Amino acid sequence: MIDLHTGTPWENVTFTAFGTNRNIFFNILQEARELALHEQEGKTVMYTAMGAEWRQFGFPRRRRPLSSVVLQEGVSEKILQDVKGFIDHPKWYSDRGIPYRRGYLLYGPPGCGKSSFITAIAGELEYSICLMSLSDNSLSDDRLNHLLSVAPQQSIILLEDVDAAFVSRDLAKQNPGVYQGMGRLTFSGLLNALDGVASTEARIVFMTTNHIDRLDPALIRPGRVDFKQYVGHCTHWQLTQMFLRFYPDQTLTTGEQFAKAAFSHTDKLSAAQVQGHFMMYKTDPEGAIENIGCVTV
Ligand SMILES: Nc1ncnc2c1ncn2[C@@H]1O[C@H](COP(=O)(O)OP(=O)(O)OP(=O)(O)O)[C@@H](O)[C@H]1O
Repeated sequence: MIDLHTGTPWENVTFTAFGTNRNIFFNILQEARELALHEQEGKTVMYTAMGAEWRQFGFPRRRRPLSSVVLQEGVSEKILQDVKGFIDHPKWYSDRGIPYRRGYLLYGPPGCGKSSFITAIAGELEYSICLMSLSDNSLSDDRLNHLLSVAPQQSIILLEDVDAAFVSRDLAKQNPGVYQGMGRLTFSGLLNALDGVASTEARIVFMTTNHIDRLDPALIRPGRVDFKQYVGHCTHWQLTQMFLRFYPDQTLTTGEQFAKAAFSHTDKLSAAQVQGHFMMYKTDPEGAIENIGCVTV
């Protein structure tokens, strides 16, 4: 059978037993629940919006260790500490009548680790991720509002590339025929939905963008975005750490030598580029140092 509302397949299972011991059923259900939870142990569950609800997207992924995402020195710890401080103090918010939610914005050039860091922090907190694209044409104000209010417990809401949403919406104005009948998310609808995101549970919203300058100040004002962090090109420290993570047998001096060689070439390397470069010299750290100049920026 299919749930006509959401398109999700579902079925009813009826238990019948001769006898009076109802506990048999409770035990079966408990065992099934434990088995299902066991499958997600040590993994990060991703959800995407489907109709009016969140649906699991793909298989749960193995948690990404926070240490595998090398941000600028101290940044990772700073964000983690802030999120934990938020989760651990619900009373502080209720005592002051402040909605129990916190918004984070990671901004900066592509491939520097914004999405990877959010996945890793979700793993660290044992949270799932509800991934939502604001440029989805079927998204309307009501639907967004509803989805944000029914997001699974212990999840991070991730709005990626928030700058793209309203740029692409201009297309609707230019070509109304194509977009006729589609749900329409308005900018004020987004602001209202973000303001309405409040529950007794900690509600964490992460947004990412490559272009903070294109964002309306109303979207990133405190209360909607409480913590902004630039995630930029690799620093000397990051390059050294990435080298040592990739080639654990190498010394700190060699790592620094790599960073120096990279910097003599350019100061605009993204971590994704560095990772791609290392992949070409999997077992050859010297080669990685000598040829860092070949990375095209
Ligand atoms: N700081 C980092 N430390 C380790 N790996 C990184 C880092 N940044 C990026 N990577 C690697 O580069 C790839 C792309 O990174 P990611 O998608 O997180 O970048 P992004 O900043 O979110 O990019 P975009 O703005 O294009 O979405 C991933 O495979 C990731 O493992």
